[in-house]
Amino acid sequence: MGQGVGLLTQTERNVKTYELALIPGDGIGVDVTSAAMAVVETAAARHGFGINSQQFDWSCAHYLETGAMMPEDGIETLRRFDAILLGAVGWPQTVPDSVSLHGLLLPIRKAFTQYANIRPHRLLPGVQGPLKADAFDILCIRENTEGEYSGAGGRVHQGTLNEVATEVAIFTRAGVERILRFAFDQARSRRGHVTSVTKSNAQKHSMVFWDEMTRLVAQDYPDVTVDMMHIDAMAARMVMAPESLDVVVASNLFGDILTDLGAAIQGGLGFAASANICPDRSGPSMFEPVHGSAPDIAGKGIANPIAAIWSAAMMLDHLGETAAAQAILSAIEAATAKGIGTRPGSHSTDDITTAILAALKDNA
Ligand SMILES: NC(=O)c1ccc[n+]([C@@H]2O[C@H](COP(=O)([O-])OP(=O)(O)OC[C@H]3O[C@@H](n4cnc5c(N)ncnc54)[C@H](O)[C@@H]3O)[C@@H](O)[C@H]2O)c1
Ligand SMILES: O=C(O)[C@H](O)[C@@H](O)C(=O)O
Ligand SMILES: [K+]
Ligand SMILES: [Mn+2]
Repeated sequence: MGQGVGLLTQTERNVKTYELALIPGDGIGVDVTSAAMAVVETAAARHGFGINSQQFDWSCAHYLETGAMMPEDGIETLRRFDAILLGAVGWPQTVPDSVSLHGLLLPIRKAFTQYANIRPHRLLPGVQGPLKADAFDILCIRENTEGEYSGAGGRVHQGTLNEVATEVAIFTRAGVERILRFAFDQARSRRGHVTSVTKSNAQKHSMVFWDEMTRLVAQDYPDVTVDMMHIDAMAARMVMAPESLDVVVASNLFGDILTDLGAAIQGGLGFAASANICPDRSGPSMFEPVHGSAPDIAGKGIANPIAAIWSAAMMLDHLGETAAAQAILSAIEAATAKGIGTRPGSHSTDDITTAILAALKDNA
């Protein structure tokens, strides 16, 4: 009150402002989140909302300095944010991947019940995939909190000839039912078909249960068609007939593997976006590209930022900024339609980001 407008913060001017936790992580995670933030900030300015971001340097470098991927109260620190934007976690040269994944990424997904990992696979204009088929549009819904990633198990008699290691996949009724319902709900707003990925021929407990739950949940969605497919056949189908798929729902590990395959058929990991969604919004959701830290190209300035920028668009959509989200997607499409970023190494991270920013400014 009584101050010049120029001195007022966005909050004081009543601009809706989102609190964003930014975790660039390791390797190319740093480059692609910086690109995504530039795009988000431009979209925010043009669409009349604010982004108040706080950066956390939680990473493998942080582990080497402190002995932990994130501080003990890291989860509590993140809880107050509206969303989390993450790059990638992992630097196997210095920290074992099992340590980095279980020290940062997986605890966030689990603690905030981000049980639905949404991963779209389609070809952007101008991108030539490796397949003849180009008309596919797949939405993979990966279970993101339990299953093969539960972390249950152990090792005994380590280093002896009697050594035993177990990794117990945990499938709960609540966990399986909610991810299936989430997938069927998604299908309702798309082409009305769900493919449930199984392996109930070999996994006679967990996957037989998964199939039973699929049939049960399907009864509540008479308007959605469903088929069940074993993971091995599914891998082949994604290559041979991707256009036959709409929504694909899979357990944590099956979904992890299938979405790198999905990334491959859409032209590469540089195009594969993802959202770790907490559907009841009891905690923040997290947005990150499907890819990892890519040590082989880290520091070279050639990582494709499109997957991260698309993930940021999914974030704005989740926050209710649908026009800004759509504008970002259109800007990505305008850039790729001109051949920017469509082939590995054809353009630098900065070139691609600049082209998307320019398209965003043209269109908005
Ligand atoms: N969600 C995550 O944070 C996440 C995901 C996958 C892997 N990881 C971790 O990342 C590290 C490296 O894993 P990886 O090599 O198995 O998988 P990766 O996804 O990092 O890389 C696989 C291949 O894809 C290429 N690639 C990935 N993203 C790219 C991009 N944006 N532009 C151009 N090329 C790209 C890489 O150069 C590499 O050749 C490991 O520590 C792993 O645990 C983390
Ligand atoms: O979930 C995983 O396995 C890893 O974080 C990464 O491979 C991913 O797909 O997110
Ligand atoms: K990632
Ligand atoms: Mn993966």
